[in-house]
Formats: sequence, structure tokens, C-alpha cells
Amino acid sequence: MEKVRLGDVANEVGKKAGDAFKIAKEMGLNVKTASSSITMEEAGWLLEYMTTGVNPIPARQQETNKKPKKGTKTTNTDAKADTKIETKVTKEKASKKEKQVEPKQPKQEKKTKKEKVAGEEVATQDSKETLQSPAPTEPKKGLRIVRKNKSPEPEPKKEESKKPTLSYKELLADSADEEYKKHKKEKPKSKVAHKHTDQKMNILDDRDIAFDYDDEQDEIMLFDLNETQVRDEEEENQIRQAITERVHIHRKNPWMNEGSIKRGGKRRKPIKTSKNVDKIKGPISIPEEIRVYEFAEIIKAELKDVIKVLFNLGVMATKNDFLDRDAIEILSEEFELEVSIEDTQTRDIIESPANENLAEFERPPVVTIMGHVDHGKTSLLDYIRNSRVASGEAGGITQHIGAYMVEKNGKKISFIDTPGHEAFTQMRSRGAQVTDIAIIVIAADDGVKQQTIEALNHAKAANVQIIIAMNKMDKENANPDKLKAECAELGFTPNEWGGEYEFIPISAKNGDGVEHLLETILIQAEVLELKAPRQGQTKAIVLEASLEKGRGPVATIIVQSGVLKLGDSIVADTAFGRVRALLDDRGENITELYPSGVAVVTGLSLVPQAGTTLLSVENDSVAREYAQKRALYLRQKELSKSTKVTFDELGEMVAQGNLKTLPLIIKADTQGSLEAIKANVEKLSNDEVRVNVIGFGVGGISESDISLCATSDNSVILGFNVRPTGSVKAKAKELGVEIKTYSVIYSLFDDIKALLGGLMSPVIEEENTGQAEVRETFNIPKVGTIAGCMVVDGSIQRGIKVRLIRDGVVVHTGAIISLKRFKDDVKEVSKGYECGIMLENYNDIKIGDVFETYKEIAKNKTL
Ligand SMILES: Nc1nc2c(ncn2[C@@H]2O[C@H](COP(=O)(O)OP(=O)(O)OP(=O)(O)O)[C@@H](O)[C@H]2O)c(=O)[nH]1
Repeated sequence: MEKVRLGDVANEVGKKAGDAFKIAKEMGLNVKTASSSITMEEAGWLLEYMTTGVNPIPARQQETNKKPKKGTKTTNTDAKADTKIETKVTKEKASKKEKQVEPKQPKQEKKTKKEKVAGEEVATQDSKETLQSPAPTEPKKGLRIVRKNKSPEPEPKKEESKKPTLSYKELLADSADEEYKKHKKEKPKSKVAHKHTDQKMNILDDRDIAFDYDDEQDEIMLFDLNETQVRDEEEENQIRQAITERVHIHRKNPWMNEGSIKRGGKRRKPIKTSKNVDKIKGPISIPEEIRVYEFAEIIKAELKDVIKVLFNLGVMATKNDFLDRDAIEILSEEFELEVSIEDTQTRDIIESPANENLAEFERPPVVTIMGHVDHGKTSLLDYIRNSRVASGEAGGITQHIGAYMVEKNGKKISFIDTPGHEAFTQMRSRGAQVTDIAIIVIAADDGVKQQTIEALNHAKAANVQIIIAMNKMDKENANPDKLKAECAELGFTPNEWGGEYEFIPISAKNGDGVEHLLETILIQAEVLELKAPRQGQTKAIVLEASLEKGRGPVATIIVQSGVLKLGDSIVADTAFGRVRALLDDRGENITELYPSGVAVVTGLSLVPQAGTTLLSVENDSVAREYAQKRALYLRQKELSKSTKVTFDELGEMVAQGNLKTLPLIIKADTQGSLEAIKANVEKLSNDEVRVNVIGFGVGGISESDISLCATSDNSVILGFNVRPTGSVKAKAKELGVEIKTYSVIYSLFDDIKALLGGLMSPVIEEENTGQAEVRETFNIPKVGTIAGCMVVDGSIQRGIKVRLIRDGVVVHTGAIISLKRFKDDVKEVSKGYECGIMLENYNDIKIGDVFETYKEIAKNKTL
């Protein structure tokens, strides 16, 4: 009789021989030591007991009692009570056994080769001891693996042919699914060779009485594994789906490609930092202006790792260079950190403690209108403005100040009139920062377009309330349903479809729906419960700023908290001063400006940048002190930018030092054009040459710009509507600094594009012929203004083209209609001589202005 060691049985269920011995003892089996052997039948019982915790012996004995051969043992009532199933199964089995002797015959005949071999190996088994076997020469095969949803009593034939056979060991293997699949494919032959396996199979096979029961157990076990697998797969699929969606959104989000550093392309592997262990887990606060080494210190990373990451992103930085917002965000992503960027601009100004716990008052909502080109943003803004005039709610609009307020049902709404052109995305992005509600204008005849997606994503990222204005509804081909479907696809589901977005049909042309839109804005504003204090320090945001004739620097601002009054001492970054005048959107003088109110403020010393925070401070000296501190800081920052790349610090990256950069300094007449130029030239970077804006500002080209340019290799200065004069020009010449000036933004872009593509071609260029300074002006009635000048450079000719430059900014371009030496008309006046100049159709000439004459000639482009 085939016997098996306790240790082998124990092995089947991952237990020790000692455990099996104890259990075998408990069961009453005849074992003496842990290395004793037991019969195959006993092994089956033992295995069953060890896996189910139910002692099968009494049940089997009871079963045996029913048979004439056996029946000596009494039934164990405990077992009966404990295991209903078992009893039932046993009964079924008993009857099955009696009835199914015949059907089992053909089944066994059809056994696979392997099974037959297995059978042969146990053929010597004592038939008296095997409870099931009416034909001991045809032993049963081992454990069958079946699917749970299959009939518990499957057709024997099918079962034989389809179901794979596995050992317990195999069942319990880690990679259950893999194994399962493997076994399914494996030919039975291959198993025959494993005698051990066959033995195991027979052990299980011999548990004849509980055969069906065991099968059920096995079923459950297998199925559990299977279910886990299914669940895992589902989970995996969900995760995969989520990632795909995120990537999808990411790709659709053009904001991810904004900024000085390209963010597209494949996600990099997480950075292997030298000190990954020390990596900070929680969110950290990073000041907006931070040097590379300071950043490394804060995030507890090695300086060289930070520099390396920047280098890989195409930024050659030294440890002293400042990081911009984009760079901080990208670095945080690369180092897998959660950061919040602090506004350092206001950090140094200690906000009055009285600002806390101040009573808050309702304030009007601030609305920004965004959308794709030609979808009707301007038309809508105009309609709202004009309808206000028409309805007589307020006076006529005379000024375009970049923002205005309208009244509806006795409540005010502030609109930020941001330019809709793509080139002004930077400005728009700032607009949304002060925005409470974004109106996304979508032409119903055109649907969602690229800039619509940008606008939607931007508004969403800024966490502002979004209202979708379906414009051009008056058009025949307006298709609001298509528009809604497109928005829903992007995650902006309309209210009526169960989403959270209001879609208002309007026509900016005839005004249909505009009132409804304004009402919706007010309703949303109510929900938002917009409030701000009216006491304490005033905080406002500069929306636009420029240098204006006769008024000096002017800034359109929107108040966020407090009330700005005439005469208040103010500071906006490096600009400071006193509120000299406050003009509302109708050009009327006002004395105070409440939260959400928009106005033009004059009295600042410099033109602040759009997006700058303007604050009221105790007095002028505080304002001056703060502004000077900021100026010093920014100067340092500028200097740090011009630092030559120390390749030593870049270590192993030297080898890749073939990255070419084009350092540029950009000066423009207004903040808007500066932003647009800066953003766009940076985008012109290609694989070979990267544009690096090392300096920029509003206003004329200064000597410090020349110095900055001179310290950077291959750097040039680009001026838009600004010209270098006098000493600046001389310094540029002296230091060999190239200055390129433009009056058409696209010519500037074209030049840079051509330069980066190595496609410089001959063009018509200007040649400066002379400069004259205005020393005196004479207003002659019916004739005009004659400027008494001194020629300071070259010569001045009559009829030549001329630019009138004031404070470095071009204020007029035209021609010299009259040139006199004393009372005589002359053709030309040379350097060092005085002359009288009159311009064609232009009389606004002031002392200190500079005339610059030029000729247009064909030249090869060089930079
Ligand atoms: N039929 C119809 N035409 C409209 C409507 N709104 C705007 N338009 C026309 O659409 C064109 C573009 O309108 P704008 O208001 O200039 O569009 P925009 O979005 O401000 O365009 P950009 O300033 O170029 O970004 C103009 O010809 C408008 O007259 C409307 O409701 N119905």
C-alpha cells in the first residue's frame, strides 16, 4: 500500500511535519513521530483537516457504516452538526457512489495519458481502504480546478477533457494566474515526469468521500484568486484610464507650454537626486524670487542636482541666478514637491495688523471676458458699455482704460477689458488673478476652438467662476447644442445636462441675452459672497501701465481691499509716489476708489509692471524706502542674470555645452507690448537656439541696458517704439552693443524668427543721419510750433524723415517740413550748429525732446 510521509503532507499546505504530526494525533491516526508515514487515504483526511479545520474521519466512518463492507464505527455527531454541507455532501456522495459506478467507467477510460500513468502508480492501493473505489484498478485523477460558476456536478466527460489539473502547491503559488494559464497550456505529458506531483494528486484523489465537497473548497480557493486578479485588473484599468485622461487634459492645456521653459514632451523619470532620502514630503513655501542655491537649500536637494535639472530643461543657470515662477513650478514637479509660491513683492511691507478682523463689506464682482479670436469678446464688452450709456444709467464712456464698471439692477459689476489676441495671453493670465467670474465667449456658429480651450483651462486653473456666453446666436448657422457638447467633452458640462456651468445664449450684435448674462453674473456673485474691508491698508493690482504725455506714468488699477484716496502715499514695486489723480472709466476725476473699483492712477515715479501689487503706505518716505529697496534687489537680480555661465559648476554637463542661446534685452513703450514681445520671442526658441530674455522693461533704452548687453556674449537690445538717444547711443557704439528698434511688432518677431532659423535676408533698413535736441520752442499763430534746436549728431536735412523722441519714447514719426538757420531756409545743418525745425502736421514739441532723422536704405540683415 502506497504510503506518504507526514512531512510531505504538511508540505502541501505549507506546514511543518511537526504540525501535521500533532493534527494526525488529534485525528486519531496511527502515527508515532513527525516522520511517520500514513496511508494515502489518511493523508487525504489529514490534508482535509489541515485545510478546512473539520475532522473528516467521523463523517467518513459514518459513511462507511452505511456500506456493508465497513460500518463498525459510530457516527460523530459533532461533525454532523458542524458541517451541514459535509453531511449533505457525504449523503449525496454515498448515493452517487451507488448510482454512478457505471458512468464513471467511461470517464476514466477517457483519461489523459498522464492521468493514466498516475493511476497506474496508485493501482496497488488497497481497495478495501479506499472508500470510493468500486474498481480499484482505475484510480481517480487528482484535484480538479473548476470555475465557480460552473455546475457543481458537471458532466463527467466534459470535466475530464476541459479541466486542468493542478497540485495544491501550484494552486498556492504566488503567481496563481500565470501558473494557471501555464498549466492550462501544458501538455499532460510534462506532468507525468513529476512523480511527486502525481502522488500529491492521488492523495487528494483518495479523499473520495468528501470528493465533491473538496472540489467545492478548491473551487472557492481558485475563484478567490481569480477574483482578486479581476479586481486588480479593474483597479489597474481605472488607474490607467485616470492617467490617460490626465495626460489628455494636460496635452489640451496649452498653458503647460507657456513660459520660458518648454514643458511638453514625455514625462521625465523622477530625478535621482544625490540626497533623495532627505527629500521634503509636505508642501513647502517658496518665495517668488529665489536664487538657485536658495531653492536647493529649501528643498534640501544638492545644488548640482538643481542645476542639472535646469540644464536639462534648457536653462543654463548658476547658483546665484534667480528662478522665475515657471522654473520653480517645473523644478517642483521634477523633484516631486508640493510648493506654494509666496508673493515676495509685498513681503517686505508689513501689512497693518489692523487689516485683520476688519469689517467686510459686499463688493462688486470682477469679471474677465475671454475667448477665441473673433468670437465676439470686444463686441460683447462694447455692447455692455454702450448699453449702459444708452440706458442712461451713467454718463458717456470716453476712456478706454482697460477696465470699467457697469451697473445692473442697482448693483455694480467690474469688467476687465483684457486684449483678446493670442499675443497677450500673459496679460490675460494676470487679468484672471483678480477675476471672480470669467465669461468665456464662444461663437455658437464656430464652436470650441484652440483659444477657447486655453481660456477655459486658464479660468479653471485660476479657480474662478465660469459662465459660458454662447455668442452670435442671431446667426442662422448657430449651433448651441454642438457647442455644449464640445464643452461637455472638455469637462464643462452645462447645467441643464447635469453639470455645473451656466451657458447663456447671447448676441453681442443685437444684445439678445446680454441682460440675462448680467443677471447671471450678479446671481453668481451673490453665491460667491464677495466681500472686502474698507478700512486698513489699500491693496490694488495694476492691470495696465504706460507712460503718457503730460501725465507721466499712469496705471489702471483695480482695488482689492481698502479704499484708495487722493493724496495716499503709494508704492508699486519700484515705483512710488502719491495719488495725484484718480480717473474713472469715463475719464472723470474721483476722490476715492472702493474695492473692485477700477480707475487710472497718476502720481507714480515709474511705470509699474502689469500685475504688480499697489499698496498704500503711511507716508512718502516709507514708500520711497520700500521702492528703493526693491530697486536694489532687482538690480542685483538683473546683474545675477548677466553672470556668465560657470561651466565648472555644470560639471559633467560640460560635454553637452553646445546649447546656443540668444540673450536679448527688450525695451518697449507700454507694458502690454512688452509682455507680448517677451512671451512670443521666448516661444520662438528652437532646438538649436534658445532665446533668453536677460533684461526687459518699459521705457527708453538706458545706459544700464547697454552695460547689461555688453556683459553678455552675442546679446542684442530690441526696442519697440523706443529709441536710444544721446549718451546711450554713444555708449552703445563705444561698447559695440547692437540695438534694433521696431515700430511693428511682427517685424520684430520676423527678424528673430529669421535670425533663429539662419534665414536673414536683405531688407529695407533705416540709417540714422542725425540728432538734434530741442532747446527752445516758439508757437507762431497760423504757422505752428518751431523748435529751436542744437544738432548733436550727424546732420539734419530738410524733408528728411524724423522721429520725435521724448524721455526715450517715440511720440511722433513724420518729416521735417522746414529747416532754418536764423531766418534763412537751409537744406542741411551739421553737428554743433543751432537751427529751427518745423514738423509736418505736428506741433506738440517740448523742450528736451530729441529729433532723430533717418533714411531708409536696403541693407543685409545682421545682428
Ligand atoms: N452676427 C454676429 N456677429 C457678431 C456677434 N458678435 C461679434 N460679431 C462679429 O464677429 C466679429 C468679431 O467680433 P469681435 O468682437 O471683434 O471679436 P473678438 O473676440 O473681440 O476678436 P479679437 O479681438 O480679434 O480677439 C466682428 O465682425 C463682429 O461684428 C454676434 O453676436 N452676432
